[in-house]
Amino acid sequence: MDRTQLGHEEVRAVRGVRTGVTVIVAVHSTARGPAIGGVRIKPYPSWRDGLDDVLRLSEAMTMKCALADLAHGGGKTVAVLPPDGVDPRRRTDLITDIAEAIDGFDGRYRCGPDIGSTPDDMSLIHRLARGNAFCRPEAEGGSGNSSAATARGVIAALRAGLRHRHGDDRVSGRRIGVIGYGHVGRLVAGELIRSGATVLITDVDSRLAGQAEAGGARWTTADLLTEELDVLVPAATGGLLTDRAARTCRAGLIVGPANNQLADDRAGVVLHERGITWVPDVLASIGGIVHAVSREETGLDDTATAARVDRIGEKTTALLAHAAEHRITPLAAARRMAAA
Ligand SMILES: NC(=O)c1ccc[n+]([C@@H]2O[C@H](COP(=O)([O-])OP(=O)(O)OC[C@H]3O[C@@H](n4cnc5c(N)ncnc54)[C@H](O)[C@@H]3O)[C@@H](O)[C@H]2O)c1
Repeated sequence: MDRTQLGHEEVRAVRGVRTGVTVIVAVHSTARGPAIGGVRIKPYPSWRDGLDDVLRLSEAMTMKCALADLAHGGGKTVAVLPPDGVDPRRRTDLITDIAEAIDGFDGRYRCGPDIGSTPDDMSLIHRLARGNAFCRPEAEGGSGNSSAATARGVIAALRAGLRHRHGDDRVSGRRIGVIGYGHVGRLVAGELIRSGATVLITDVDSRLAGQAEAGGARWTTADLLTEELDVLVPAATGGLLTDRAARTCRAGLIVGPANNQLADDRAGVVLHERGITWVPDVLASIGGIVHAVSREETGLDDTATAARVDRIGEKTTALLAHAAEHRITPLAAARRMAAA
């Protein structure tokens, strides 16, 4: 790629008139249809870090939409909070600043929730940005929180990954580590425990230990990246799989919802060379967007939507088979499938 050219169609950074918070909206592509992607609201060391994040995440959304067969491209919003955040009493002002930035795209970008934003925030943005927000609360006609669908998609991808490695998708008796006991991680862990797996959980928030153990998991402060596991589920933040982590990781299969898991492409090569199966996050994490678009745009009911989410399993099988056949990494296979 010509490194002097921006790979994105359009990127706008504005200072919110009410809060002074820098809001960056990146539209990576509208080639397949309007860009979609979540609103991430969190502190960053500087607005440049927020810019890096929004560029990476919106590009990944283009791949996600292509792999999900959606008539959409990738976009993303990042609100760059100061280290101590924004006074919760100013929440409406903050969301209004964000909504104005989104409205400026005249429908070429539609948002949804992400880290730091909720279905209630989408409700306000929907009102202020002419309907360009997914996942409002169900009581208002939206598809609500997408975490359950994301978790369902992760389970479908995880079972496909097990079939690829072992010839069957048996979860019972397997040792599985989950990094991040948040909205998605806890649902994935719960399903795995119900299916008979031994589930180890770690989270930077140690207050969650009691809940995790009450749910049947084993809480640990050990580094799950070096623990002997059948499956590792990254369900926290991105960039976890550095070159070093890829060299020391002792899981057979890595599959989870966290976005941008690989710190760089090289880490994916190292995992591949070491015989560790990594399911690209651009495929494993798409259950939520498939759910939102299927319910709100396509008008599918719950059953048809769930079936569409479950197809992530077949796509994972096809992707891993393609990578094995052509002796390429799963990331390279994902890029080929998204471009096809
Ligand atoms: N919620 C969705 O529908 C959805 C959809 C697609 C992708 N994702 C991605 O999946 C991941 C999890 O999403 P979520 O909605 O559950 O987020 P969340 O914020 O509810 O949970 C994340 C959890 O990870 C923990 N955590 C943060 N850094 C950690 C670290 N270094 N080590 C261990 N734990 C850490 C947090 O304390 C929190 O409990 C995120 O990367 C998100 O972008 C979520």
